[in-house]
Amino acid sequence: MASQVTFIGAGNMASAIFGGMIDGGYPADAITATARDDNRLAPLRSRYGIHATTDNDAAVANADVVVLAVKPQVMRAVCEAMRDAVQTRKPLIVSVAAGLTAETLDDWLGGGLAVIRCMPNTPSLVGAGASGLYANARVSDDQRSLATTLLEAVGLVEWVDDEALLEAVTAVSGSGPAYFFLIFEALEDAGKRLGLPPQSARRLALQTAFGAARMAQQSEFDPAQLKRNVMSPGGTTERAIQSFEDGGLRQLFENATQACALRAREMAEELGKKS
Ligand SMILES: NC(=O)C1=CN([C@@H]2O[C@H](COP(=O)(O)OP(=O)(O)OC[C@H]3O[C@@H](n4cnc5c(N)ncnc54)[C@H](O)[C@@H]3O)[C@@H](O)[C@H]2O)C=CC1
Ligand SMILES: O=C(O)[C@@H]1CCC=N1
Repeated sequence: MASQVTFIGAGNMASAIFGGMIDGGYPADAITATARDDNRLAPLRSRYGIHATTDNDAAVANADVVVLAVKPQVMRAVCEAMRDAVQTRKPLIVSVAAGLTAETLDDWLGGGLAVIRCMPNTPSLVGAGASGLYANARVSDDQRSLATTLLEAVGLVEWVDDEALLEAVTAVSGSGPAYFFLIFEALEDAGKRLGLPPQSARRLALQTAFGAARMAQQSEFDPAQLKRNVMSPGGTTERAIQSFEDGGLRQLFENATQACALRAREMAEELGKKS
């Protein structure tokens, strides 16, 4: 029988994950999602056929896995309110919240729990996500496999052994989609300034990004070699790449990812404070 999976919070991330699970054949009646407002839940019942309720305690009562998918800022109140229900059942806890450590979550939920921290990203919404996962010492091999199955329903899964590496995962893939969206914007704008109609500039920029990513995933060559393959000596690409290098693009990525990882650490400290 399929494990009973309860999502606390039914927003973008949760619906991407249970939507992907159902598309992949996971039985909808083994999935429950909760939200504060029943208006949000009615469409989930009709669209996905899952159980949906505003009662977090009831949703946890028969869960094998509880996926915490509310915003980090409300997580503490949500966890503390359902502590008794969680301690009665002791399900596997999977958190997708940015910046909250396994220890903090375990503490808010009463302690002694198997906790997996996951950093997914928004392309999970189209089945092309990338998630980094970390398990605390109480997580069994079977629970690891189950979490892998759940997250692979929406994309690629990478496990890390050191929880601190989730900050690096956040800086590369958690926040990473936004970096690429920024690049798409910039390339589209540049194309428009060179005279392309707006729709053409966007279509060309996006297809080029998609094609480059697909080619890099499928190729036997690394990205540096694929880049050199586009650069004819004395040609156009060489001039453009030189301009990026002169402008310090690599350093900008270094600075941005360091800032991102630092913010993840700050959030862990701010949100995880004992009071
Ligand atoms: N958006 C992103 O790119 C990423 C987000 N995350 C994490 O995913 C988590 C969720 O983010 P989103 O799905 O974007 O947020 P969202 O705002 O779309 O969803 C949050 C959901 O929590 C529900 N909620 C609030 N209080 C509740 C309560 N007391 N009981 C039950 N449900 C409650 C809301 O009704 C809403 O459906 C966050 O912790 C965030 O850090 C992680 C990786 C990437
Ligand atoms: O910006 C954030 O805090 C969240 C975590 C990763 C992506 N979005």
